[in-house]
Amino acid sequence: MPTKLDAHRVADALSTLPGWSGDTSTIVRRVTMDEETANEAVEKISIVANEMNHHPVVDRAPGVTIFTVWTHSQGGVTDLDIALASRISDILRQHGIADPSDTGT
Ligand SMILES: C[C@H](O)[C@H](O)[C@H]1CNC2=NC(N)=NC(=O)C2=N1
Repeated sequence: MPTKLDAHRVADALSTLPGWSGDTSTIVRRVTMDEETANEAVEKISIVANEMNHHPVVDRAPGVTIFTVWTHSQGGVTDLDIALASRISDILRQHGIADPSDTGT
């Protein structure tokens, strides 16, 4: 059973996850991408989430996709969420969505 991370641990983890923000309740990444890219990335993310039995909440509007992650059973952020966020960022990178800190040079 995963345990909730305290504020210090969440902040530490977020420092290793460019583009993610949040607190002990939820962590969130907002991504600007076109609909086709979003369809492909969200499909791949849902496969990984099913494998992990751990799922992001995905909110979509035209041109914008928002991933919100927390452990529902624990009512907050756990190691599992950090692992899922990292996998989401990997998949986004595979679909051409760079980490926000990347300058592209
Ligand atoms: C029954 C099943 O294991 C649970 O509902 C899983 C599924 N996916 C989940 N996803 C997330 N993000 N948090 C959970 O607590 C969770 N629980």
